[in-house]
Amino acid sequence: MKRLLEAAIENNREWTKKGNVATYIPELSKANKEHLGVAVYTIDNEEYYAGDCDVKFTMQSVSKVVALMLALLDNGKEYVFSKVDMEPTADTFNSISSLEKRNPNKPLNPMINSGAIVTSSMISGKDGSEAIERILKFTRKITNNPTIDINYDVYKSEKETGDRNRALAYFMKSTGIIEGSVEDALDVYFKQCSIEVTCKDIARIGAMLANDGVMPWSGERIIPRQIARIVKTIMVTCGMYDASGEFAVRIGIPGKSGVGGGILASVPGRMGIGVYGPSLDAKGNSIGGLKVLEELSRELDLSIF
Ligand SMILES: NC(=O)CC[C@H](N)C(=O)O
Repeated sequence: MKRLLEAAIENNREWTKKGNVATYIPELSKANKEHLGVAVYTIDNEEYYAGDCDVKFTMQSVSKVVALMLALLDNGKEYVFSKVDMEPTADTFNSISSLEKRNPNKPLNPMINSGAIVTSSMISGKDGSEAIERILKFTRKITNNPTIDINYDVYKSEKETGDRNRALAYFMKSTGIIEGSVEDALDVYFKQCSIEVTCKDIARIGAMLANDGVMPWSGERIIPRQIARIVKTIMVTCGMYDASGEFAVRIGIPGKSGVGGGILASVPGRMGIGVYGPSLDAKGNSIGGLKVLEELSRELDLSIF
């Protein structure tokens, strides 16, 4: 396995030259475009890694998986899906248009920005800071890494430039989809996106999901099997935004990308995979990361279909 991962990095590092790091959140533009790393964590507690697997990056949209799990734990699926749908999208991850066109005005799914701001707004806590503390605590637990924290430079950078997300959130407040404070919801969202991880950390989240909600390293159940199932299904249909269909055909496993360059993948009953490569394709997915996953899927016969 170790050799397979090393080969996947070596064979695909070239691809990183063909994409670009995200610049619309200025702090993200400081990433090294050629970085590429991968980690695998099996449900039998074996860990393998290769390449730039210790480089820290911010979760960005990978955090939408974490927020969805907590929102489901806190509120139950009926309430969550009364506010956000579970349908894939052919629009970009920060699209505004479908919010107004659809009736009722629910965001399409919890993996795009509008839907994720809603799930963040549902996380229990007396205010935004209590909600983000709960997200951090939960993230530390499901990564088995107590040192995980927020990168405040990225947070500030996103907060300063996050007008598009502000527009989505205020629109959703006007339609009653967001019930509480919009600014609190946005602050939770910006902070959760700025949680810093390595691909080893996200591989462990993937392993917990692959193991139906039980953390393989401790045997402790952290989420009910049904929540693990819902989250993995939404990752398959919506996790790569408007590239989810192609990802399902080429790779065929639940996955969630972020513009920080991470992709969290989960192979049911087998393993979690974390990849990192900040050079992105036109749809905002890690260009080298996708190629690494494609090679692993082929070599290890990972597709669930
Ligand atoms: N696709 C992403 O990773 C988007 C997350 C980013 N923080 C944003 O809201 O724009």
